[in-house]
Amino acid sequence: MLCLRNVTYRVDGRRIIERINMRFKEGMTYSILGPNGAGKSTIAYILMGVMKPSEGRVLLDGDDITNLSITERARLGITLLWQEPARYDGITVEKYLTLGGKIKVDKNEMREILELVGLPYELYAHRFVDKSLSGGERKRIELASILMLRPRYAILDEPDSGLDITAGELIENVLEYFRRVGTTVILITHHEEIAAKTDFAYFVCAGRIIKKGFSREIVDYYKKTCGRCFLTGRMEV
Ligand SMILES: Nc1ncnc2c1ncn2[C@@H]1O[C@H](COP(=O)(O)OP(=O)(O)OP(=O)(O)O)[C@@H](O)[C@H]1O
Repeated sequence: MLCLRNVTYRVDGRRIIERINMRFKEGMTYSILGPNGAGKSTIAYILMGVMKPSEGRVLLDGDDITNLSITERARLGITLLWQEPARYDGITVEKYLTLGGKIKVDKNEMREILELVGLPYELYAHRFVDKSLSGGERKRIELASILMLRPRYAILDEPDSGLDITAGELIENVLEYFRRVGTTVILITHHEEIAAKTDFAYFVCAGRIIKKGFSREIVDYYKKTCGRCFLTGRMEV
């Protein structure tokens, strides 16, 4: 189980997130839902080791991993889909999808995963992961690379951003695949219809957890309250 325990993150004395406690159980799918500026990406970066908390700890199976680097956490099976996908000039999609370090790559698996993210193998496997790909295509390739890894934990920071009208269906397929292989998903979003697809949700606003529970319940609550807490942290339902 991956946990945040009493995590606070400050910048120049300002609290970006405050005393956050979260638990992500094996094989479950979670969303962290909240408006712009709520602190969602900060939570994702602290889980991944991109940022170190000012206070509090990150625990994996009870072990303190707060001071482990991104690389060390990746070795333990924690991965992050960045909000903005990277580009790697000179590497084909096929090569890129094998960079995760698997000894044996199953071509059929790669084909299935590319199809799952909406990119037919024949059309994309030999394309270069450079600026010739659109933003949406690069995002889909990033998702494919995480699916190929079958990590223990997949932190997906706004996986639907930059995607077209098929985003909802794509996220559903990605979640279904991760459920099948036992990956725990932590999905960051400000779209309630995307959050509704996970099992559980945390509603975060102004750096605090407002409510946690089954996604559908949290989404209903979010719809009633969203917008009223932005920046102020005050909730009036
Ligand atoms: N280094 C920093 N210096 C100053 N403010 C920061 C810094 N990092 C984050 N913040 C502020 O902290 C708040 C939370 O940022 P964060 O990116 O975690 O929000 P978010 O919920 O992911 O937002 P979005 O949905 O817009 O991506 C924002 O108000 C942001 O401006």
